[in-house]
Order: sequence, then structure tokens, then C-alpha cells
Amino acid sequence: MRLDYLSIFPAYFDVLDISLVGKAAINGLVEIHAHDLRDWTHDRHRTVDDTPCGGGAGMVMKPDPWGEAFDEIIGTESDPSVHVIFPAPSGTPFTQSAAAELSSAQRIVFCCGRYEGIDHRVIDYARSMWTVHEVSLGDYVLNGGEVAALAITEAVVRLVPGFMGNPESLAEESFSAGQDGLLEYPLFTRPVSWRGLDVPEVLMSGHHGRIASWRRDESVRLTRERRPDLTDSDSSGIH
Ligand SMILES: Nc1ccc2ncsc2c1
Repeated sequence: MRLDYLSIFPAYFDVLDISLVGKAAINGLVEIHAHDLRDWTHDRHRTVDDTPCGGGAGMVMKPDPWGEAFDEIIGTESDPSVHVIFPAPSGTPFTQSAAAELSSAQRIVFCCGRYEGIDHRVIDYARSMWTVHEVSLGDYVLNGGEVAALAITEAVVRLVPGFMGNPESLAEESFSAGQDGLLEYPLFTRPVSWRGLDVPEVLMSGHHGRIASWRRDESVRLTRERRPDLTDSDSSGIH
């Protein structure tokens, strides 16, 4: 999997060299390429923004640098196997199933906007050429798409076959199919008693059936408490 990042702050992605994603890069599972969008400007000030047509506050990212960057980084041929991701508060909520789908992609290009956003024709052009995802991480606003791109990267790359040492652990995580799309149950380890707080006795019983039942009940309880929106989804197994 090749991952490209287009941003006016490409140094955000240096962290990928030290994180687990960096390990995957060393193992050849993923290739990381960060690019400075200003490298595709031609004026002395390396301008990437301009005032919004129709008025309004703030600045909008000009289409020209993006188009030239696309030409050089992705090419000028249409290819639906290339996934282009625009993180944005107005995007479709990103989910574990979306991460799972993207984990089989061979190319993902992250377009990290700043200012008030990117000229919409950039997204329209990308849609005419590649598979585009406008993605939101939640109902809050960051200063740009870089942090969202890092979060999406981690969610996707950890699902790439061969990345996780023990892929079985993926099956028990929140939102995973193995969890029926429920939130993960509470976890405990030694010591059994800590500051007057004990590990639930059932987990020390060695009775696998009872343990499985307790864990399921806890997942259902947590999901109903914290994410009632998930309890009616087809994958949740609880209705
Ligand atoms: N371009 C941009 C700006 C803010 C923001 N917040 C969450 S994703 C995102 C993307």
C-alpha cells in the first residue's frame, strides 16, 4: 500500500516514521510519501489561497496547485483503484468498516485542506478521475485535515494483513465484526487486587462459558449506555 499526503504542513507526517506505521513501512507493507503543496506554486510567496468567491470570511485553497500536484503524484489517467481522501467536518462519518475496506487499497492519497477549505472543483475533478472519500472524524472542527489524515492512516494500516503481530486481537476490538459491532468489554490484568479494586471474580474463575457470557453482557451494557445508535444497527446483534 502506497500512502501519499498532500499538505502545506508535510512535517505533520514525520511522526509516521516513528510510529507503528513506520514499522510497516520498514517491513515493506506500506510506503509513506508526504508532499508540500507549495511545491506546485509558481509565485514568489508560494501562494495557495485566495478570497472566497461570493464573499465571506477567511480564505479558500486555490485549485491550481492541487491539480498540478495530482498530475505529478497520481497522474493524468483515471483509475478507480486510487482512493483520494479529503478529511472535512462536512464529510461522511468515518467508521471501522470504512477502515477495513480501505485496508485492501493499493493507493491512498490524503488531501489535507487548511483555511476555510479547498475550492470544490478540486474534489469534483478528483471524483472524475479516482475514488473519492470526503470523510469526517466526528462533530468537531480541527485547524486542518492533517490530524484526521493521521488518525485515518492508523485505523487503516493496522488492518493491513501482516501489520498486526497477532491479528486475532483485532477480532475482539470495539466495532469489529467479532464483537458484533459492539463496544469492547472492560479489560483487566494483574494484580488481582489494586488499591482496593478487584478484578471481577468471573474472570478468575477459569470458566470460559461464564467469562464469555460476562463479556457479552458488558459489551451490550456499555453499547446501550454510550452508543444507543449502534444498538439498532444490523451488525450489532442487539435490538
Ligand atoms: N480541512 C479541514 C479543516 C478542519 C477539519 N476538522 C476536521 S477534519 C478537517 C479538515
